[in-house]
Amino acid sequence: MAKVLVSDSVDEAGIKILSQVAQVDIKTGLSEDELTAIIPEYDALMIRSGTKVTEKVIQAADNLKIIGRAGVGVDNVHVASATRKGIVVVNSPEGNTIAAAEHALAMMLSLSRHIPDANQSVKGGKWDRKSYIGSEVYKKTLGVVGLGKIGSHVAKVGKAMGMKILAYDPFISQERANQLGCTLVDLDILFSESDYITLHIPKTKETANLINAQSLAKMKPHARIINCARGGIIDEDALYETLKEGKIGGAALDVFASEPLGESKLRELGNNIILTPHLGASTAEAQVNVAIDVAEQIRDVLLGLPARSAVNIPGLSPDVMEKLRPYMRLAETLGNLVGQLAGDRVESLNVKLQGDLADNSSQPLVTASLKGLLSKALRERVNYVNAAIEAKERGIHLVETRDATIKDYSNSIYLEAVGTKGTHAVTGALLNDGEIRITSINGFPVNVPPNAYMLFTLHRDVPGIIGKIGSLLGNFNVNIASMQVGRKIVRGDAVMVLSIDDPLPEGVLPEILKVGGVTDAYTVSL
Ligand SMILES: NC(=O)C1=CN([C@@H]2O[C@H](COP(=O)(O)OP(=O)(O)OC[C@H]3O[C@@H](n4cnc5c(N)ncnc54)[C@H](O)[C@@H]3O)[C@@H](O)[C@H]2O)C=CC1
Ligand SMILES: O=C(O)CCC(=O)C(=O)O
Repeated sequence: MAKVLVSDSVDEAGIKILSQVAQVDIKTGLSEDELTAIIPEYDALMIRSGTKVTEKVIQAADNLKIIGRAGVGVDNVHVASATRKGIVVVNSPEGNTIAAAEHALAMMLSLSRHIPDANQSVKGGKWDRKSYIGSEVYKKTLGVVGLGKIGSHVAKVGKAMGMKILAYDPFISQERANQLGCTLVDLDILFSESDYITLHIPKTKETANLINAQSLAKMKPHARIINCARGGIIDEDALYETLKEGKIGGAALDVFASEPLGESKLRELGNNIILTPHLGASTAEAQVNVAIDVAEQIRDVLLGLPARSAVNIPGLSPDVMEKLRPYMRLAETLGNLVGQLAGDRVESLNVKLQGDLADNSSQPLVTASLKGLLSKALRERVNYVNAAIEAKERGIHLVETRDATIKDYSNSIYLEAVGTKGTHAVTGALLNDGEIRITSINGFPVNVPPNAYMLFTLHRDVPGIIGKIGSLLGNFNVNIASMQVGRKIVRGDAVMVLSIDDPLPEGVLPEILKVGGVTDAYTVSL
């Protein structure tokens, strides 16, 4: 039975799903060394933001197939190492959207009405109404940085509260911004014209320290900034100085450059800052959503099914997956075949998707072709997650072409590879019953199913040659299961494809090459 490690606290609803297919161990609060020591036992790991899945942990994770992040941000997972090791990383892109958006809105209203301080004051025995005069958000300007799932919800609610919404997101269309009633502006305008600024972007190289001394200096003296996205997007030292000097109105932070927040000058500030301990996703509803979402994906991957929200392989809708599944086998088989024909050090692979396969949803077939091509060298180390990266690292130049016109078969895949044995090309298609057919070899038409052991010869189509090869194989006790010749013109160049029952014994190939008229011969195992 598969084993799943749950190393952060996740909702019971997720544990129930995992328990249907695996032994589930819950071990929270592990150090990096403790996690590294036990991870080789596990097939899957489920985490929230607490566990840091470092390169060291992934190096040791020899049986791990999937890491499930019950939440959005995967910045606590070394995704590049996971990809290289062929481990799928999944998240729950929508399960906590509303929770995080509502937390940002709660922060905005808390800042505008001094709720945390007023609460503390009353609990401290006071009845001070003068110190807590607030300001309304109605008719104020809200600047939303990042108009994705969370930013869009914040914008919609802000709009409903009568706010003017400015937004900055270079990857969002004007049409989407119009739908949400937002005005797309550049960052400088957003900084200088907003009364409230709320961040809803991932932390990337581009967004690290986006809010720094220079950007803070552009803000209105009463501007309030909210970060419920990721620590490190705001330069905390610059924010501290700006707030201490009263240059902006306030800040509310749920996330920090280093978590848990340790010694920090931010804690010393007064009522112009609100700090929460990364609570954006902490609602009962969001925790059930993300736990179910991720547990279902872990279950599916352990059962050999695709994950719907993988961050390191393209996610596919069930419909598309249903259509592609048989063709994935075809692409992989052809990749394996052309790789063996082309020999070692393959330097290029041309993948041509034909007929209905020519649309963009067929992209996974390119990955499957690469997986097949590399499978001889890498065996089980190559999978759909790391095939592209492994190919790139080997310097294999990948060319993808698409041709929607229907050839002999309604949907077919053509692969051409160049390696130490020259340029070779194969085409394949599926029969109505889903059986794979190799339909051409180096441009010669054939119609053969793939077989565990195969022999291919390139030869001149002259009388007697087939008999000679047949007798030679007989002399070496090789049993032929099927044989077919493909040729373009009578007595011209031809290809012979033989399916044989056992691997070709050592020494047979050189003998075949000695037969008059044979120009090349290859043995392949699929
Ligand atoms: N505090 C918490 O507990 C939670 C925090 N989050 C964080 O909130 C953030 C947003 O999450 P979602 O809205 O679900 O993500 P999303 O992917 O739907 O939206 C992110 C948006 O940021 C935009 N973006 C990317 N780079 C940008 C840049 N350089 N400048 C401006 N815009 C840029 C993207 O185009 C996208 O529209 C993430 O960092 C996520 O990790 C999410 C859930 C809970
Ligand atoms: O798991 C959590 O509580 C944090 C959620 C979060 O930050 C995210 O989903 O990106």
